[in-house]
Amino acid sequence: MNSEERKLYDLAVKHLDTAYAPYSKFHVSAALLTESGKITTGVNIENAAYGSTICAERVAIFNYVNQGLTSDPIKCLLITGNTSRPISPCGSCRQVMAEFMQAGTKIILTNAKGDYKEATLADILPYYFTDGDLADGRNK
Ligand SMILES: O=c1ccn([C@H]2C[C@H](O)[C@@H](CO)O2)c(=O)[nH]1
Ligand SMILES: [Zn+2]
Repeated sequence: MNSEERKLYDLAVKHLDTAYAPYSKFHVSAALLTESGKITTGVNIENAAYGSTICAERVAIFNYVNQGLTSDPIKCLLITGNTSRPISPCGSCRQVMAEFMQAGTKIILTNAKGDYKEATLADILPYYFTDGDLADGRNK
């Protein structure tokens, strides 16, 4: 990890306790860096109606959208949890990543004890569906 990625990591670990996860007791935290140096963060937020839960990764990405940053490309997304191996995002989050990131955008999977693995969006979600596919297959 370089120094700006290390900053994302420290921030994500710092925010792990903020996760609202009374049901799973599984805390996840994510931090996102834009090309111009802006950072957004997210933690998982659960609900008594379990299906209304949202993951940390999507909260960080939705914060990025909500702050009007979509013209400032995402450079890197880092995820952390109290797992023994670097945590890996769920399928729904991967598809949301595909909406707002490029194939080569860096994704750093980490855990709170400092293990990490670097990947790109294309590594973790090959053959992903995009708006281009939607335009291509739409009824004329
Ligand atoms: O990558 C992941 C995996 C799981 N979770 C959350 C969803 C739920 O609150 C809890 C257990 O699945 O962890 C995330 O936020 N990100
Ligand atoms: Zn997810």
